[in-house]
Amino acid sequence: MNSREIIVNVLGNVFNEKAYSNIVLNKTLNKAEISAKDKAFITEVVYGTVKYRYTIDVILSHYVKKGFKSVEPYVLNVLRSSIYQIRYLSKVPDFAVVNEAVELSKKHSSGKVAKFVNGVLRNYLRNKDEEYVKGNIEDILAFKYSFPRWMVKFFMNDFGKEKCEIILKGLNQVPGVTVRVNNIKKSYEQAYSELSELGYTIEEGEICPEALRIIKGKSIENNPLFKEGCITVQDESAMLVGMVMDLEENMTVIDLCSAPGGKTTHMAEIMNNTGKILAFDIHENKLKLIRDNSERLGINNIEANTLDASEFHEDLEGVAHRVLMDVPCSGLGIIRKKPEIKWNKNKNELKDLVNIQRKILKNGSRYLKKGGILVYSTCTLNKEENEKNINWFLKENPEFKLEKIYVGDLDNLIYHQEGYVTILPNKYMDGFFIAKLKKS
Ligand SMILES: C[S@@+](CC[C@H](N)C(=O)[O-])C[C@H]1O[C@@H](n2cnc3c(N)ncnc32)[C@H](O)[C@@H]1O
Repeated sequence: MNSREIIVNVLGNVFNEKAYSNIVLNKTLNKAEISAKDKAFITEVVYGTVKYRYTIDVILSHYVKKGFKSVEPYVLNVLRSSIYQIRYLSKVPDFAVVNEAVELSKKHSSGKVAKFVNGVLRNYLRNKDEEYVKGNIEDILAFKYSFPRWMVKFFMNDFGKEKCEIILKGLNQVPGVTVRVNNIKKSYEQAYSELSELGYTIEEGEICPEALRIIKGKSIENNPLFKEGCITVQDESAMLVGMVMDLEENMTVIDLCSAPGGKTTHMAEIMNNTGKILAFDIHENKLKLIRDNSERLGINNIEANTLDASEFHEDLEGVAHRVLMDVPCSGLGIIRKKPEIKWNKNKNELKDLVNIQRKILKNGSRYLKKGGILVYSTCTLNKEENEKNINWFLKENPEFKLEKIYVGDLDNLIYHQEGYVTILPNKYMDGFFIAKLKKS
């Protein structure tokens, strides 16, 4: 299979079978015997086509006169990935993109279909600069940043026009890589100089003292510092969660939704591998990831077990100094890394999540000792799942009070007067929400 065939097959999995792009890509590329350069090209075109699907489909609808249902799904994805390359990539000449698409359609389908593909792409090439969308601001932003209209409207309602555009732009950024230095195994300064010696271009993170940004360098998973457990790949927004928990050595901490363990292991590192972290997740198969990560990092204060956090577990009542609820959410803040979220979510699904998040809040809060701290976090930008859940909880539980979070000044941090923080997405940070509550 050549690169173009791989691209169209992966797109078929993502668009037609709702697969996650990162998982299918990793699986496919690990099996394929192709060069690193081809792997990079496939990755770029797959992520790009998923990300810009809305814009691409608006364009295609001008040239596929009989509607998308008249086109085989495989051929539709040939067209989508070709329009992506023509519109957003400069490295492949337009004529080569068209030729490849025609050949692929001929091989997969027929000469007639190949002729149709040729016609559509050449038509687009003649009209590349046409104004494809006129209309209201939501239509224009949806086309410009390639988001479904409902999502644009949704961000616009919650954040206003200016912030909505910042969010859309941020969610389209190619995510940079940030790692967290494991203080149990190595000092920050040591990790910094060793990574530099290994040829990585790095810089310090924005806020979190253990964060290091990889600007340039080889894949981090094969790096000796990673293998020895001195660093972990983690977004800086996620690192802020551990930072605001006011952790101390020898505490008992409950992490209710913990897999794959990014925040659990961070907390263990901050606690210097002392005390006890009871890490739970509803999915047994994901617990292995926490255990594997702990072993790599030299951590032995984490006990990982299965548990449904939406139910009350009497044996945990009042045992913890700290409770973390990094709840399952709609993930609108991590579209940079999972662009298919643009197409796989709908408004109703967002509502269903609120119910489970409230159950987790209500039950999980009972595991806290008096004077303890509860942190609630999501990687989404939906007020129903964030502020409104916290406000609901406070009304029902007057013994809890919000603590003000302050981690530093950055353009993308919105500190609400109530005390919680919303993080807007940009190149280095996912969209996130964190609230910190103290039990009196
Ligand atoms: C946002 S992820 C957690 C990420 C994790 N805290 C980290 O930093 O690596 C949410 C997790 O909640 C788990 N989950 C979903 N429903 C749950 C429930 N009812 N009880 C416990 N865990 C649940 C999911 O399996 C998923 O691993």
